[in-house]
Amino acid sequence: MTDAALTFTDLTLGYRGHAAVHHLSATILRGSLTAVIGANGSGKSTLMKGIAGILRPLSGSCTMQARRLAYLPQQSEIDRTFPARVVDLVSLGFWQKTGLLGRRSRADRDRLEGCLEAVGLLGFENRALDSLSGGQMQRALFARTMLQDADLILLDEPFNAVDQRTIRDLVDLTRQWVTEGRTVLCVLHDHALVSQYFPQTLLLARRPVAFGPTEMVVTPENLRRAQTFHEAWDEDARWCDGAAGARGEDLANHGADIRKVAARV
Ligand SMILES: Nc1ncnc2c1ncn2[C@@H]1O[C@H](COP(=O)(O)OP(=O)(O)OP(=O)(O)O)[C@@H](O)[C@H]1O
Repeated sequence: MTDAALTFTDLTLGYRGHAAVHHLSATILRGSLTAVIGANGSGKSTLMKGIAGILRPLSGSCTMQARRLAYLPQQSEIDRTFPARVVDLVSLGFWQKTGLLGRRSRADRDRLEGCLEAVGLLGFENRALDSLSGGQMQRALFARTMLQDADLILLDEPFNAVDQRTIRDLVDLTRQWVTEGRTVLCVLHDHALVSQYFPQTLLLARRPVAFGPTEMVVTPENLRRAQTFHEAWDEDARWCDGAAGARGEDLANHGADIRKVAARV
């Protein structure tokens, strides 16, 4: 399928043999904006790590048709005590193009400045990372993501602990990336934000509960189902063992639903 940016085929991801995301089959189209939602521990970050290639599938596959990928992890996974400045962090966005020690041309420096300006951080170049507020740090991470010029962008809870104005600015920037033809997957918890700005949504509860147009996914019934499945999950169960058997029929049925909806979006 030529317009696919990502294809999940019966993808199962996890840690030390325990699945955290089960049997995901879906197609993410090029130039789409997808929210990934679900309760704490439902597998959202695990899926991002699987797409980014940090985690290898336990089974199934994740095929990426994108040329270049940018991954913005949760802030909690970023060490801000490292003695670096804003410009050092943002310049990491050049890494795929020129390597860490590559020479920066005048055009590169202009691009870096343009990215800082786009996130409202011009003048912050020499500020130490540990002196930034949470919102400023998030803006810096968006500038780095922008500099990467990726066609597939993964954002893991980018709006956590960020004020309304910054959320609006960063959502606008994200939507701009989509109008440029980039594909964005964004993990978030704020369902109102999802309904307002994200055309399609993947709802996870370790297994996929629903995927498709947001108004069909973010419904009280689906959210209730996601909660029930999530709470019922046995943390220590091995993946796809007998304990999961009772849920096998549901998994298969929902997989079919997902493929049907995916074909429409
Ligand atoms: N490195 C790891 N080793 C073992 N188990 C892990 C690891 N990382 C995550 N898990 C487990 O995998 C499951 C899914 O975690 P994940 O971080 O993907 O959830 P999440 O939906 O992103 O949650 P949150 O909303 O809290 O960020 C959880 O049960 C978690 O404890």
